[in-house]
Amino acid sequence: MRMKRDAEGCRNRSSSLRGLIDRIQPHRVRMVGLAILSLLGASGEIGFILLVTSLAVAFLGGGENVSMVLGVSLDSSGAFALAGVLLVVRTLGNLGAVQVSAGLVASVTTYERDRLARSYLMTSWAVQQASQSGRLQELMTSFIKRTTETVATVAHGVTATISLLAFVIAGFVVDPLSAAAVVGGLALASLVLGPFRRGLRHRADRHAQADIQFAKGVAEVGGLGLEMKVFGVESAFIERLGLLIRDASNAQRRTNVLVNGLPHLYTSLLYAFMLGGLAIAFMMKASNPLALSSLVLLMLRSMSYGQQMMSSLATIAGNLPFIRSVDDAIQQYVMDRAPRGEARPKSVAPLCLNAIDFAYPGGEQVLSGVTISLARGEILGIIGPSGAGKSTIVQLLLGLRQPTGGVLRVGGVSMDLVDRDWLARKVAFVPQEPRLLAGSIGDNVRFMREGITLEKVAAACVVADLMDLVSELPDGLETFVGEEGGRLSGGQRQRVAIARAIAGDPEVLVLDEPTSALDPQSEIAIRAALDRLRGRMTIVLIAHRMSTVGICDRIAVIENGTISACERPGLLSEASDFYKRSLAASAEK
Ligand SMILES: Nc1ncnc2c1ncn2[C@@H]1O[C@H](COP(=O)(O)OP(=O)(O)OP(=O)(O)O)[C@@H](O)[C@H]1O
Repeated sequence: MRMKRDAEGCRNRSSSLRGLIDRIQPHRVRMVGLAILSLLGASGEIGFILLVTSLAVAFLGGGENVSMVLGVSLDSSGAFALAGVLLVVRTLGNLGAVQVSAGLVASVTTYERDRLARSYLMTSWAVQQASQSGRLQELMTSFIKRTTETVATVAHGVTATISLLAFVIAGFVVDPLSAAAVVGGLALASLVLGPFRRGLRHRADRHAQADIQFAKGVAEVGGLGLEMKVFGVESAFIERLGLLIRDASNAQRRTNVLVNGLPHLYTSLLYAFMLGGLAIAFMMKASNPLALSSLVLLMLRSMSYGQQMMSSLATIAGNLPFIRSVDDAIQQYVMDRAPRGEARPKSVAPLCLNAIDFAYPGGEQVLSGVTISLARGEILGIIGPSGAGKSTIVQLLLGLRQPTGGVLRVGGVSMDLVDRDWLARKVAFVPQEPRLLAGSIGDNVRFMREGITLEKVAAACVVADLMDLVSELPDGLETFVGEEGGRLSGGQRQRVAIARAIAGDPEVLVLDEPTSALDPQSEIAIRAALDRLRGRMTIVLIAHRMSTVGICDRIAVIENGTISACERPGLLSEASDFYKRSLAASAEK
């Protein structure tokens, strides 16, 4: 079991590392620039430290000339001038590196967000619907922030490593033996801390999972605000969310202890090694004070770069699981792309479902052998008990899901070959619970589509019986109607959704229970609106209310996933018990 978990961990780690490398590769030039600037900054700093140490030793000895390592000597004013120049080189090198690293982070953030948004929007409806709410937001915000933070950390790590190397090389030049001892110490310290780094990776995995669970919990609370209040269960939700909050915070604390603690442990170990090295130098009675003091300063500084390097490694290890989650999500979205097709039939009609079977992934068969055909301009009603499969048929008609058996033909062409952009212009939809943009009625009727002119918006509003409302609004069509149309009533939102559907002048209009949540007056208004469209569009109307389907040319009854009857309204009572019972029930109301 443990071996299996380790093997899994190894695979995950290598895939997240691959993900990190893939993100850095396009920025190779920037990385090289960063390395050069870091080297410049480190060289300036090394020269400065050596010069200042030599100046101090020269002053203590009362000499005019400043002798440096490798037998180079300068007069004191030359040494001061050179120290000033080296300081400027160090500052410019380091500031340049900061500039490059900031540019790198900004372009990685833009690219990552773009990639995730694009892959999510292009994935199939089945994947979008199945993805838990809150996950996309969490991936887009905090997970991508961590991804770019990791790339930035790699950039800092590069700076620290190059600087460390430069300092170690300078140490070798000053005193090879002592420098070798310090390098050995660096390697040993890193070895000793190996198990802590592995522990960190496990904790980071747990942290990423806890964050996703927390985001899902938050999304649930956000969506159930009204129900929570009405049922008075806020405390239960507070408790449930509290558990997720504490779980995420604990996972964060455990990860942070190691991310922030490892560099300190590393530095303390190095100090201990250095102390040992000094003790050895004492015992061996080292006699060159300039070399010894230069070396101590160089090594102290290289330790601070070593600590930065270790800190970068810890942050990278802590963030790799977040990168893997982003990559897993993108892979899932890309693997299940919405089908595109290229065929553009002459028209959508005839729209034929031929022996259609359908089962949701991992579920039982929902539709069996559904055969039905729609002629141009026809109004077809679909009725049936709850759970019979009506909305599933709608999703198939809109090309959002693919049948598991049979063929759905659009204008004689199989749906999987049809160009979806063409289909989206030809087939419009009014959902059961329409969602609106934060904008005006005009914005919602246009719905980001090109070619929907003001005249088309106004004409659609007339058909959808919205003009009375629009005339009362202070800015007419351009009045802001709140987040998700929150300033409109349910019936008004429904009519905006109808206007949105017909503004593009589609050939087919599909409505999924557009009147189920409306009062009788609004229902009459919507029925009248649909009647006005008779002959102009082919309409598929799913309804629970028998009065709504009264305008249909034919009504199909679906029961247990099969069509049990399909007739003109006047003849349907003979053919369908369900219809007869439903008519009787609506007459009693
Ligand atoms: N996303 C899904 N994943 C799995 N099963 C689903 C999914 N959506 C619907 N189902 C199942 O498919 C069956 C048909 O559902 P569908 O929504 O098509 O029924 P419906 O006739 O529109 O019902 P209603 O009138 O209550 O809206 C139901 O048994 C339902 O549980």
